[in-house]
Amino acid sequence: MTAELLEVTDLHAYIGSPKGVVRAVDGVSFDLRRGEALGVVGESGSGKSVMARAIMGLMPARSDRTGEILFKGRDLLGLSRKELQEIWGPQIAMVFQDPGRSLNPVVRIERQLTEGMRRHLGISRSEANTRALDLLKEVGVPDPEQRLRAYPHELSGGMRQRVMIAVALACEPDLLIADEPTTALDVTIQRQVLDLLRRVQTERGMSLMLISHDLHVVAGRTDRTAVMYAGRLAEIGESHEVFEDPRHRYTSALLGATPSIEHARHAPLNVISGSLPSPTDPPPGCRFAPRCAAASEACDSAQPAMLGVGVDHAVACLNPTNMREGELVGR
Ligand SMILES: Nc1ncnc2c1ncn2[C@@H]1O[C@H](COP(=O)(O)OP(=O)(O)OP(=O)(O)O)[C@@H](O)[C@H]1O
Repeated sequence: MTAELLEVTDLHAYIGSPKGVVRAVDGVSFDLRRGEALGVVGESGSGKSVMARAIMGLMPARSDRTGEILFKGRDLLGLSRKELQEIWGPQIAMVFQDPGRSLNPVVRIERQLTEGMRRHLGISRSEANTRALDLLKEVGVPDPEQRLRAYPHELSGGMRQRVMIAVALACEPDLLIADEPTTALDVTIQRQVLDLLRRVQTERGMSLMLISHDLHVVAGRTDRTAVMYAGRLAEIGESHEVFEDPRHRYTSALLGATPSIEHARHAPLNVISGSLPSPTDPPPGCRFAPRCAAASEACDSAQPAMLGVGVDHAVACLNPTNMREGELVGR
């Protein structure tokens, strides 16, 4: 068994739109190890959600994916919808931003929790009901017996999001993808739900991909962090390193710019000047160059390859910050 659960290589995910082809994900490579939490951060429009959906196989109409998405050594890009349906739930599950859209409003919580278990795990109704109760306890839903009989609208937003996480965990996935799972919640509840995700991830030894625009949120709750900019990876490394020693100027800018739920009283901070390049017509060189104070002519002509800086830390920049002696080797 390899350490990698998911190996994404040169992933492109393009979407047709009236304005042209949106290059939402444009050549992204990374891996996600078994039992590891990987954060994916970047400002709105950087391609985080499309990347998650491309991995799941949930792309919109008029879209195209190329590259390789190896999950346990099997390329997800080659699978039919029927084959994917066997993977969704027991292998890969996803928690979306808005539980209002993911939970069925006219079905009681109990059935939403047990349906997948009965289908994928082949267990009896009474066993599934017992497990449903345990799951609600695991995700911290009070009065779980009562909540099982409730409809989604009878729960608060935070409780609905906990139920969504319980539904995602029901079939014991190896990988949970959580896409901005707390955006609609108030700040205290957001922190609780994010802490819950990290707790169940470590307790279950599951892999987690936690997507957020908030680098502060992700860095404290994941092992590694990938920073996306305009459809490409800008930086990836151990979370504490990316957070404490960012080597891409976009990562530093993001750290300074994001009003974080971790210190909401100090927000807003600096704003990154400029805006994302056009996703239908990105610049030929480094996509961050038009907003980068250190950009040179070379940055405008060539897309920078990933350069290893330190252990398990890489940056897509011709001129990373804080370069140390020896890091120039291999350039
Ligand atoms: N269905 C779609 N049709 C056309 N373009 C789309 C579609 N979905 C996403 N895009 C475009 O793809 C690019 C990446 O979007 P994506 O939603 O992945 O960004 P994101 O980083 O997840 O941002 P956010 O945090 O706002 O969700 C954007 O330019 C977006 O407008």
